[in-house]
Amino acid sequence: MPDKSEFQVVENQSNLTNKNVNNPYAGVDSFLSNVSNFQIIESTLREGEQFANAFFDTETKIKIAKALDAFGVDYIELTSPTASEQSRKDCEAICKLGLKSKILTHIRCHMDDARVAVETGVDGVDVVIGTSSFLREFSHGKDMAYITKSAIEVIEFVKSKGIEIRFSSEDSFRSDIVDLLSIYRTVDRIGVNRVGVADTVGCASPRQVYDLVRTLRGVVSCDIETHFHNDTGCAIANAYAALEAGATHIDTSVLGIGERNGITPLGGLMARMYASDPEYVKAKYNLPALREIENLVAKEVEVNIPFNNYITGFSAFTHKAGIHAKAILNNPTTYEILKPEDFGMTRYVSIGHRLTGWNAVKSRVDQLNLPLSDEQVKDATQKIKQLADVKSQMSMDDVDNILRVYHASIEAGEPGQSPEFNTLIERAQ
Ligand SMILES: CC(=O)SCCNC(=O)CCNC(=O)[C@H](O)C(C)(C)COP(=O)(O)OP(=O)(O)OC[C@H]1O[C@@H](n2cnc3c(N)ncnc32)[C@H](O)[C@@H]1OP(=O)(O)O
Ligand SMILES: O=C(O)CCC(=O)C(=O)O
Ligand SMILES: [Zn+2]
Repeated sequence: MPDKSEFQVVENQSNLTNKNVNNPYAGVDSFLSNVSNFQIIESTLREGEQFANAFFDTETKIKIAKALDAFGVDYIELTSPTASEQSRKDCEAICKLGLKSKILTHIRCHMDDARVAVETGVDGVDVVIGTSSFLREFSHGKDMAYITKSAIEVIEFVKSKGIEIRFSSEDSFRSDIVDLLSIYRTVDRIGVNRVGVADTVGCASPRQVYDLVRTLRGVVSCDIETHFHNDTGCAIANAYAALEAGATHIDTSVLGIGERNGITPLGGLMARMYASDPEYVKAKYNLPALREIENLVAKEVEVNIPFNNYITGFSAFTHKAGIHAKAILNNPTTYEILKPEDFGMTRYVSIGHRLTGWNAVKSRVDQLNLPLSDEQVKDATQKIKQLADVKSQMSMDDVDNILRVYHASIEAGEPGQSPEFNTLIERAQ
């Protein structure tokens, strides 16, 4: 049996970019990083179909596949054609669409599945088998010698058909590291296109991900795909750590749908990667299309888009507190790392509430073309706060109404003294 010391870590210098060279904080690890050079394996039509509420008929699968293709994902992964007769037909139908994204299907590490998969017209086959003691004992019951033998057989068969092949270990983070590295090295040597690391149960932390992928990067020369479940909320951070450690491909699904509470969401990954390298992400993916894809999938699986969803949640670009509003109105970068316009979204500065400030109110006064001095705007702001203290939901109309009444009180020579203020407050109480 090999031990860990056999797997010497070899530095991969191929990602040496000007960015790294010019970055005084870039260490050796920065040269491994693929945060500005990664591919997405979009699995809404495989992992996503494993979401509790998912039932995709053929027409819906085609709609989703076309939308993902138009968004620019590199790969679309489909449910195993052995799952059912209709799954096989749907896989064939999607392969015939002629999309730019490569089409993959996902199968068990078994020749029966592989024979069916290669006949569907897919560009690649993703093979998986559990390597943790839990899955070896309670799922398929096979030992590492058997797993290795069947992996070699399936990989060589798929390769012989001229189709891309990936080998993945399910439950990688609860597997023995020596078992893992041994099998990855074996499949790399026989020419697998990618190896996959999967946090099937969502137990991994970003540091564990970094360590495993970094070690693996020194052991195999093929691409490294990673798959993260979100049981403990680490799915996006883990994907990022994997790329920093030299992974090349990330699995996603729209809104993160999948088994249990799902995997790395496409939108959340886009937000994270945009924050690191906006130009790369904007050039590669059609970001304004994200909202429509999410709406499509949300409707099909009958869920609402969460209020705090990355990028498209209803409050994602809303600024409220007076201190924030002032700075945002001066320069949006003060409190925004993502530019809403790059995602086809709009910024909203909320004014009608008790946390407002005179700078935010002044911006509305200017829009309404009301000739008020700064002192008068400050006074009008106090009226807004007075009303907000008794009225929990103030609309922009309410704000405008106060500003107009205030302006009229100035014209009448009694700034802020109009009886109409009392009426507004009484009505709200
Ligand atoms: C972590 C993941 O998400 S992996 C992907 C999960 N995807 C799916 O399960 C796709 C949908 N699944 C299905 O339609 C069915 O489970 C099928 C068609 C794959 C298999 O159905 P069945 O033959 O009825 O078997 P069942 O689902 O009860 O059990 C799984 C079988 O596969 C075996 N198995 C499980 N994982 C693997 C694997 N990775 N490689 C090879 N064999 C495996 C099990 O030992 C079991 O075999 P058995 O029939 O000898 O007991
Ligand atoms: O094939 C893979 O890499 C991942 C399979 C899967 O969905 C998982 O392990 O959670
Ligand atoms: Zn999964």
